[in-house]
Amino acid sequence: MEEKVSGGNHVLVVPYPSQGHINPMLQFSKRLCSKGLRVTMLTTIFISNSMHLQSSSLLGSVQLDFISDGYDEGGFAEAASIESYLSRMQEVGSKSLRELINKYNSSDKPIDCVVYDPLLIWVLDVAKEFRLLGAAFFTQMCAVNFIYYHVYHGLLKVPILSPISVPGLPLLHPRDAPPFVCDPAFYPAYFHLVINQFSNIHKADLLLVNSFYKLEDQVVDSMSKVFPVLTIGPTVPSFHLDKAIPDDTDNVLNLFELDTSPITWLKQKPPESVIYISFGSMVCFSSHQMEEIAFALMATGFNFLWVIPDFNTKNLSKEMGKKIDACGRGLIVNWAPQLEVLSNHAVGCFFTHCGWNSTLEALCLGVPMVALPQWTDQPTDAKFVEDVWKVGIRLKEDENGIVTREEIQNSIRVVMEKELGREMRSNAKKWKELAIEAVTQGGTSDHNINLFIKHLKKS
Ligand SMILES: O=c1ccn([C@@H]2O[C@H](COP(=O)(O)OP(=O)(O)O[C@H]3O[C@H](CO)[C@@H](O)[C@H](O)[C@H]3O)[C@@H](O)[C@H]2O)c(=O)[nH]1
Repeated sequence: MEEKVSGGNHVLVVPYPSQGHINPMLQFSKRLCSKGLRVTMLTTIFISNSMHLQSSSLLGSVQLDFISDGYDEGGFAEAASIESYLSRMQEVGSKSLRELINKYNSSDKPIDCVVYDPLLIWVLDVAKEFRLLGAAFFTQMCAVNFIYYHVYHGLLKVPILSPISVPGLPLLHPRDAPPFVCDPAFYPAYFHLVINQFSNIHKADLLLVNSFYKLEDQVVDSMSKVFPVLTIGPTVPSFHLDKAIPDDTDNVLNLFELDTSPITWLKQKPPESVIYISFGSMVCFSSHQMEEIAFALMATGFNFLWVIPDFNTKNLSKEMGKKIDACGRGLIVNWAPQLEVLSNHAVGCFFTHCGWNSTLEALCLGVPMVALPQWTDQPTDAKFVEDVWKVGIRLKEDENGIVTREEIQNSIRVVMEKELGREMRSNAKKWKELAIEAVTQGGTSDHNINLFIKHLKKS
């Protein structure tokens, strides 16, 4: 029997307000609730209004509450630049967070601990003003965090222009490293954001990472010597892993309007016959790249389900949309229930940007990948997908920076049809088993979540 904590400590969870950051912290929150903690997760007023959420809302057993980040009307789209977005969010967010903690502290549910996304370093500063326990929650893989750690401490010089060697990681060529450290001058605000995560980390009581030990054992072992982290992932809903959390089927927060028609569409397709294509909630491709992707998908002869969110539809020409319609094998939607799609037996391959959540979801659902990473952590995730976990192929750009239709088509064929693809699928299934083992009672991630709770009970 799972041992539950008594006494009901109250944990406040503060994610960075975007799709890829909110959900992993929501799934972690559900695990904490299942172990007897009270958890309130914060989102912004903009997100709550656009999703019609209420502060009395529960996602599973996780309570929601909201603060202003200074962009209540339009969110990130309202900001003039990423620099002004981040600085106003810090100014307004700190004030609103203080008010919210005061509200809970004068109720019968005072806050004991704040779990925060280290992209929001100011959250830890506020938590410490209240003398609360603070735990950083990294939403990207250990390897990427360790690269940023090295840069912050001057152990890696930027810009990274030649292969780098970081303890526990394979040799990384610049194309495998996060672009923020290869070209900081091109991404000044993002470079500052990811490196600065470490500026006050010494004040954090615990460091949690959305990964699991066996997935990154060598990195975790190397990191532990200088920067001890607790791997608590993968934060894929328990329904798809150990099934330990009751009523866990429908607790993903979608910041885009969900279209469930793909599930009916997939039902009519034979096993492993469909390519699923999604590049997450941020990546935008040029019209030229979209055209190469579209031609490649049609040329493979396979069925395909392609997620093109509103912000990228303008880059698929009307003419191309008609061609896809006419071929009769493609379905394009604005936003799909990705976990349900990946767990459908009809899906044979995931053509992905290798955002960390998508990568983990593919690993946890045993689906091999074709990777087209664009920025942030994605190139490093793709390096591990191809060379360390051997569950996919990373596409190569031509001399003009375009991934051609031939390159895409050939790689999809390898994954869908060839012996190498079968090996990747069977490797992916192995990682799925190890992911389940990690979160199941007594597994490494479960153990680390229990350590977090013990720490909380002691404080
Ligand atoms: O139609 C869709 C498409 C995506 N998703 C979900 O959206 C999330 C996407 O997350 P991720 O794959 O991590 O991509 P991004 O949204 O791009 O996430 C940002 O945040 C991540 C966590 O820090 C980083 O790893 C990424 O590189 C960064 O772009 C996943 O949970 C998907 O299941 C859906 O539910 N339906």
